[in-house]
Amino acid sequence: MEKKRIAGEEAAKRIQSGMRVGLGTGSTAYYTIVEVGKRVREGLDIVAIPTSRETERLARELGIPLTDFRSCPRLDLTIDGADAVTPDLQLIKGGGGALLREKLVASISDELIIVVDDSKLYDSLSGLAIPVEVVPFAWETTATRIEQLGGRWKLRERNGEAFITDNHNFILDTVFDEVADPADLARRLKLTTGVVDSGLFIDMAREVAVGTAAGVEWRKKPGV
Ligand SMILES: O=C[C@H](O)[C@H](O)[C@H](O)COP(=O)(O)O
Repeated sequence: MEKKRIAGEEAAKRIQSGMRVGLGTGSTAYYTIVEVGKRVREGLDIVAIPTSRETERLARELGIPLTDFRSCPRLDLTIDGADAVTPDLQLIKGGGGALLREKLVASISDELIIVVDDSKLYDSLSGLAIPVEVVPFAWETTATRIEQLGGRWKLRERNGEAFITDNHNFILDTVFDEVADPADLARRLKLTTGVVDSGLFIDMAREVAVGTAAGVEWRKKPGV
């Protein structure tokens, strides 16, 4: 938790008054949001869009002013967590099921900063769980199509029932043994009828704050 806390808090320092900010979801982004709430009470003047109902609840509790996509079609910065980060900053997200709103918010952000602890760093995405959000209608057919792409899958459950996302969809937790080209896999998943989106975030993050036992290390996208 300490590593997540230092990463989350360090990234929050990038937020300045006047910014329009995307607020991520999960146990690491939580620390960013709490820090933002503290700074708002001290006078930080921002508006924010949350990436999940859970984050929206937390932001409201903390008194962070919220806005919406119509009033605020672009954001300056989004800070969010991730389940896996490669050396070239390709990501897996959606461990908490928030991937679709997270991707929508990241897609309108000039900058996406990711906050993780060092357990999330991987050399490649091969063999890791990739959440895929699918519409409930004919989800078994969608799952078969994912198998045809080479993935194994498991329907995510909570308390013995299918897990339902904030957008009223299901999550298939998929595993592809060999992910040589994450961008290609993301494209193939996206083109699969029944798939809403995948937790593969390709070329979206520019910087990652990694919490380690020695402090926070910043990783930048190679060439940026
Ligand atoms: O759906 C959830 C999000 O993508 C989270 O940002 C991701 O799962 C990382 O969460 P945590 O910081 O709790 O490990």
